[in-house]
This record gives sequence, structure tokens and C-alpha cells, in this order.
Amino acid sequence: MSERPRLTVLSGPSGVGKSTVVAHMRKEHPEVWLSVSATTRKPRPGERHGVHYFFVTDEEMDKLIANGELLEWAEFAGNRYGTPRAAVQERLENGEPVLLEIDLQGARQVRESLSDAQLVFLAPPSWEELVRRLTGRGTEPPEVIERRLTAARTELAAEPEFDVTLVNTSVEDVARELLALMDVV
Ligand SMILES: Nc1ncnc2c1ncn2[C@@H]1O[C@H](COP(=O)(O)OP(=O)(O)OP(=O)(O)O)[C@@H](O)[C@H]1O
Ligand SMILES: Nc1nc2c(ncn2[C@@H]2O[C@H](COP(=O)(O)O)[C@@H](O)[C@H]2O)c(=O)[nH]1
Repeated sequence: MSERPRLTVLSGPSGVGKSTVVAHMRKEHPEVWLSVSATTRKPRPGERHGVHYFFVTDEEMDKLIANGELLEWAEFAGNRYGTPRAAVQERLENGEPVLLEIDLQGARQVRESLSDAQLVFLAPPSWEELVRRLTGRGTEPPEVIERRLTAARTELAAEPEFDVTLVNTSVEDVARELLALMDVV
């Protein structure tokens, strides 16, 4: 057992700013390793296979799940997402810090399988600001935004399950706090 948590989960409602915070953090600290998830979602403009996600078909996702290749997986707002197990295991065996950016269902599964994982909840400054960010991103049609906001109510209610809550008012501040929690700085 290590003295500090070696795997950190960053979770929080869709649109709260998880990817923005992680991108900011990794710009300054590219050594922080972020797991690349598999998803059945279609790529957004600018998203690249193997960089932002491994974009897979439903059949490929079925196989990943059936073969036990995912550390955790979940269905979120009509698509499936999962964390490839082997790459995470390899980093943990090398003693490298690992970061997962995943939804609440995935965070719960990680807590079950890796009891020393550190679960961090990213919260919006307000509900109105969350809606503004998710809508303002302009990547989803209104019906998908509605599904994500429905999920967000459940996710916000689960905040007490997490070890730490960070409120995403300032990307710079949250990125610094997350680095400190991961013991990178
Ligand atoms: N602190 C902040 N202040 C203002 N806007 C922010 C802040 N953090 C992120 N945003 C904006 O909010 C929008 C959503 O951010 P982002 O895509 O990072 O969210 P996410 O939590 O990763 O969403 P998802 O779970 O859907 O992938 C983006 O347009 C981003 O620029
Ligand atoms: N349980 C998992 N959730 C994941 C994973 N990768 C991403 N996510 C979460 O899905 C939603 C939607 O993501 P988006 O890119 O379509 O906006 C968001 O909460 C992500 O954090 C994963 O491997 N497992």
C-alpha cells in the first residue's frame, strides 16, 4: 500500500469543466498521465482517436466489456464509456500517478475495486452556471443537454460520497488544487 493515493478520479456533472481543468493542468505538467477512455459516442469536431477517446463501435465496446478489458464502464446520456484496464495497471505498477476523468457510476466502481483511490468531485459555482457552461459549449443538441442535466441532478446529490470537493470558479485555482491533491507539486 502506498503512502499517498496513486489513482485519482475526477468526476462531476457534464459541463462543469473537468476537461478544461485537466487540459490546463497538463499544459503545465505534461507528466500527469490521464487515462484515455473508450466510448461509443461520436467524436466532436477536433477530437482525435487515441488522444481524447478511443472511439469504438457498439460491437467493439461489447467485446471490451465481455473480455474484462475495462476497469469500469458506464452508460451515460445514451453512450457507453469505459476505462481501459491494462494501461492504468501498468502505470500503477510503475508507481506513477494516474488520473481518471469519469462519471459518477464509474467513480463508484473504482471505489469498489481500488479502495485507496482518491475521489475528487468537481462542482459548479451554481446550477445556473452549469447550465450556461453546458449550453455555451455548443457541442450537444438541446435533447442531449436535457439528458445531461437530468444526470447532473443525480451527480450533484452524490457529492458527499467523494473524498474532496473542488468548486470550479477559477480553472487555474482548481488545476493547482488538483495537482496538490495528486502530490505532483
Ligand atoms: N472555471 C470556468 N469558468 C468559466 N467557464 C468554464 C470554466 N471551466 C470550464 N468552462 C467552460 O465550460 C464548458 C464545459 O467545460 P468542459 O467541456 O471542460 O466540461 P466537462 O466537465 O469536461 O464536460 P463533459 O463531462 O460533458 O465532458 C466549456 O465551454 C469550458 O470552456
Ligand atoms: N464511467 C466513465 N465515464 C466516463 C469515461 N470517460 C468519460 N466519462 C464521462 O462521461 C461523461 C460524458 O463525457 P463526454 O466526453 O461525452 O462529454 C463525462 O462525465 C465524462 O467524465 C469512462 O471511461 N468511464
